[in-house]
Amino acid sequence: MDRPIVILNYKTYLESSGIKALELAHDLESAANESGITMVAAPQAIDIYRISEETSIPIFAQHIDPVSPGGNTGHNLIDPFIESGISGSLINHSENRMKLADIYEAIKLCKEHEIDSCVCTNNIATSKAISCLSPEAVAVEPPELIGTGIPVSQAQPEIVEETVSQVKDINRNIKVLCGAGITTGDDMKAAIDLGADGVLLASGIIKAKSPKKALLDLVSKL
Ligand SMILES: O=C(CO)COP(=O)(O)O
Repeated sequence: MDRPIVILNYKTYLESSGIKALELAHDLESAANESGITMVAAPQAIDIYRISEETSIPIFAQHIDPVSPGGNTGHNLIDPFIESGISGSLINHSENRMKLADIYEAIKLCKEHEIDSCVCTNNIATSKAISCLSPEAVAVEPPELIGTGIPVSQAQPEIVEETVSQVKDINRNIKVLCGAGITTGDDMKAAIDLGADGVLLASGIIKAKSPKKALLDLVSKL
């Protein structure tokens, strides 16, 4: 099996914005180097270019819009994101839900630009549905656990296990991540033991006193 993957969603916390976004990227880079685990940053759009200039970690956008160049005021066009250095994008995060047709278009744009698409889902049924669109990865995150510190992999293991099984039944090449409340090495180990390919997480690392220590703890039981 491939090595597990960690995606850190910066969201819009002040602790992960601006200059702190860059500091967090350096923490990800050194934790990745020390542990040998791939760690991806998903910062706000405005912070992508600087992180890409000053580190060598993989960077995902938090969201892209299914729009073509032209008149789309306020939208996230994929092309400048690519130019800024992303190698993938989250799509349909539960804090920024999209229509099914738009998810389809966003995945298609990622494929055309040869970057990874990681579509967030809220349960087993939507994970199955999204798998039919063949994204690179599905990340199942029960919304009620997001930001609570209650880890999905330990509190609702059946969601992770069943999502893995049903998504892989449809297309075994799709990576399955899980997220919501993931913080510690035990949380991540539980996710991997349930068959997940990795985790998508935010507050447990971003709000930690030492994000780098928290990242190393996260991958310490693998
Ligand atoms: O929404 C999430 C990651 O995309 C999960 O957030 P928390 O790790 O803060 O629960």
